[in-house]
Amino acid sequence: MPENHLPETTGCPNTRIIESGIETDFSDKMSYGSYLALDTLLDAQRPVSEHHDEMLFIIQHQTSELWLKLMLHELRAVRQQLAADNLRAAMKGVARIKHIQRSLTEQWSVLATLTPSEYAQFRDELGSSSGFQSYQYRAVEFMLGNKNAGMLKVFAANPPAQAMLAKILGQTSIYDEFLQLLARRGFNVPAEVLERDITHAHVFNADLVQLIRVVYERPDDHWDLYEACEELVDLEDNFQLWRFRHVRTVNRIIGMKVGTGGSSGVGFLQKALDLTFFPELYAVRTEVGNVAG
Ligand code: HEM
Ligand SMILES: N[C@@H](CC(=O)c1ccccc1NC=O)C(=O)O
Repeated sequence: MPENHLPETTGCPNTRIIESGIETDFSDKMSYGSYLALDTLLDAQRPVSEHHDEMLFIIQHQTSELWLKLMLHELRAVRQQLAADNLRAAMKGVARIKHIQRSLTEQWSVLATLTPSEYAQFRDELGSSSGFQSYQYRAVEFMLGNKNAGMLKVFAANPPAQAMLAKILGQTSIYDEFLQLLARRGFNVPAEVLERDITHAHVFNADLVQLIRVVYERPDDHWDLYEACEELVDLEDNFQLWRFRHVRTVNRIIGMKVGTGGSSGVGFLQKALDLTFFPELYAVRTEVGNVAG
C-alpha cells in the first residue's frame, strides 16, 4: 500500500479510530442529548412493579404515543392542505402517515412476546388505567371522522387533554375536507353532507356513493381524485389492521378477562372493527363495473 494511503493513526485491532475532528466538548454547544431532550425522555420510564417485563409494556406504549403525536401533526397538515385545494401536498402527507401506521402495527409483534404469565405479574398494579384513556388515539379517530362526544368525559381529570379533544371535535375531519374539495371541483355533494353537524361521526350517504362512482368509472378524467380516494382507503385499512393486531394481542395475553378500563375486553375491542371512517369509499367498490342505474 502506498504510504499516503496508510491510516492517519494506527489503532487497536477491530477498533475504529475516532477522527481528530470529531466534536467532544459540548459544554457550550448543542449536543444530540440536549437537542432531543433525552434526559427527560429517558427519565419517563417509571415501572410501578419490580417485574422485568413491565419495561417492555411501558416502552411499547410510549413509542406508540410518540408515533401518534407525529400522526396528529401530519393529519393537521393534511387537513389544511385539503382545505387549500393542495391535493398533491395533502397526499404527500398521507403517504407519510401510512408509513407511521405500518410502524405502529408492526410494533405489536414486540408486545406479543409478553406471555399471560408475565403480564399477570404486574397487571394488578395498573389499576383502572387503560389505553382507552389515550387522548392522542382518540384525537386521531376524531381527525379521521369517527367523532364521539361521549369520549370527552373520560378526560375530565386532564383539562388540557379534554380541551384538545373538544377542539378537534368541533373541527372538520379529513373526510369532511375531502368532500368539501369534491364539491369545489364541481361534484354535486349533497347539502346534508356539506352542512352536517361535524361534532358527530360521518354517516353513510348513498348519493355520495353514486358521485364517487363517477371518479372510479372514469379514473383518467379524475386522476388526482381517484388516487386520493385510494390513499384514504389505505389509511382506513391500515387503521383497521392496527385495531385487529390490538385485539389479537389482547386475546393472547388476557384471553376473555374484563379490561382494566372497565369494558368487557376483547368483545368491546372487536366492536371497533365495525366502525368505518370513509364508508362510501368502500361501498363504491360494489358499484364499479355494474350497469348504472
Ligand atoms: C398487554 C397489552 C394490552 C392489553 C391486555 C390491552 C387491553 C385493552 C383492553 C381490554 C381495552 C378495552 C378497554 C378496557 O376495558 O381496558 C383496551 C383499549 C385500548 N388499548 Fe389496549 N391493551 C394492550 C396494549 C395496548 C397498547 C400497546 C396500546 C398502544 C397505545 C393500546 C391502546 C389501546 C387503545 C387506544 C384502546 C382504546 C380502543 C378503543 O376504544 O377501541 N393498548 N386495551
Ligand atoms: N386494558 C389493559 C391494560 C392495558 O393494556 C393498559 C394499562 C395501562 C396503560 C395502557 C394500557 N394499554 C392498553 O389498553 C388490561 O385490561 O389489561
